Amino acid sequence: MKSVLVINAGSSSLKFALFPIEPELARNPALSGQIEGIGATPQLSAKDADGNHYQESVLTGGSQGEQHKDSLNHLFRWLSAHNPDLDVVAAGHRIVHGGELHSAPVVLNESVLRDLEGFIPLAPLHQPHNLRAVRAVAALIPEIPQVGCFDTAFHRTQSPLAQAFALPRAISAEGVKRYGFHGLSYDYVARQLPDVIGERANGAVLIAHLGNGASMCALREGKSVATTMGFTAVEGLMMGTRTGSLDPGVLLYLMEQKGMNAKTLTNLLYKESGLLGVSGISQDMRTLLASDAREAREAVDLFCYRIAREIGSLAAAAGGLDALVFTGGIGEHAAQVRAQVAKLSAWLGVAIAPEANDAHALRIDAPDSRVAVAVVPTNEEGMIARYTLERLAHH
Ligand SMILES: Nc1ncnc2c1ncn2[C@@H]1O[C@H](COP(=O)(O)OP(=O)(O)O)[C@@H](O)[C@H]1O
Ligand SMILES: CC(=O)OP(=O)(O)O
Ligand SMILES: [Mg+2]
Repeated sequence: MKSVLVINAGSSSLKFALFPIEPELARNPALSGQIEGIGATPQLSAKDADGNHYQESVLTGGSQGEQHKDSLNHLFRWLSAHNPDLDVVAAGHRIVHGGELHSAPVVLNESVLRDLEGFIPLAPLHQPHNLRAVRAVAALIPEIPQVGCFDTAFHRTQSPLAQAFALPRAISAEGVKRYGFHGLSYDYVARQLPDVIGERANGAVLIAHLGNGASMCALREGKSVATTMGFTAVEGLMMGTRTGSLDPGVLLYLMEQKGMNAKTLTNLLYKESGLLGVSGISQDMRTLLASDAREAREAVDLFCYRIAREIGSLAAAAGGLDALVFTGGIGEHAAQVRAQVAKLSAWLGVAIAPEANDAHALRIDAPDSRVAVAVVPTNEEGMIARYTLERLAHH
């Protein structure tokens, strides 16, 4: 079975999906899953197209780096054991940061990889793991082509104004600008929208990608015009463990008065804040919604408030608001978060139908809502498979 292997490698997880490509690229993967807990006790879980579920431990030891390598080895052994006639003809990777140059997927070779390693400091939670997976696949199956698909590429349609910081020109000229992320998700969702909201898909649309990382994108005619994430994936919305936008003066205060250095601040901004930091309980929205603790409530309230504030800002960037679309783990499943955000956005003409919202229906706007409101499940892996084949067809 000729297939494309899609890999989305995170700091402690390795998500994968296998898409058959004959007679044409399959809509759904034949097999998908993840190895979670890399760095501690990695576990593989997967499901196939027939609905069978698999779960097993990954035997590994050593450093986090070695565990990543062992996990990928394990995955390949497991894949060939489950599909004896498996024929992986290409690998497509999610690569979070593509910098200024990459506005489209790229065939990965040594010089491209070295170039992309330069962005590791800009996406410390993602980029090193993304690239490590590319090298590991190259070592295991050197004969297959690999394609990198960037989270930043979708936003390269934005005006220079939307990408600029108010910094001295010399610093901006070095590439210190707003890149934006979650582009694979926005691209996938934007392509579904005409079927869901009709011609409003060409108007002023806001997509809220609310997962572990969270951002929002304003689109016009299906193209990105503004987004909440900036130079790095820490700007904008409050996230699972990331602060989102923060007065830069807080960083200066922590450095000068508390003696924090770059490493401590990186941990604080990326790993100890957000839902986890504010609640002191968990980064997991499910846990917080199920909790009676006041701190859990406050974390969810701040999460929703920040989204509503950014909706106002992005509506200004888009010049209006015709549709609001939720996606990502939280956006797709947390009816309470959608309801809270909608309530705070009533002034913009947003009103949702509670029954449709509770049922996670595709359209959740109330009959009298001026704004179309939709829930569209994202599919970053499917988007990567498609990009990979398209890129290789023109190689
Ligand atoms: N049924 C649910 N109700 C509320 N939140 C959910 C539900 N399912 C998943 N989530 C939340 O979605 C988030 C993870 O989103 P996801 O898009 O899967 O993350 P990632 O960025 O790792 O791909 C977590 O906060 C999780 O709690
Ligand atoms: C860019 C980013 O934040 O990605 P994720 O949501 O996977 O953490
Ligand atoms: Mg995600």
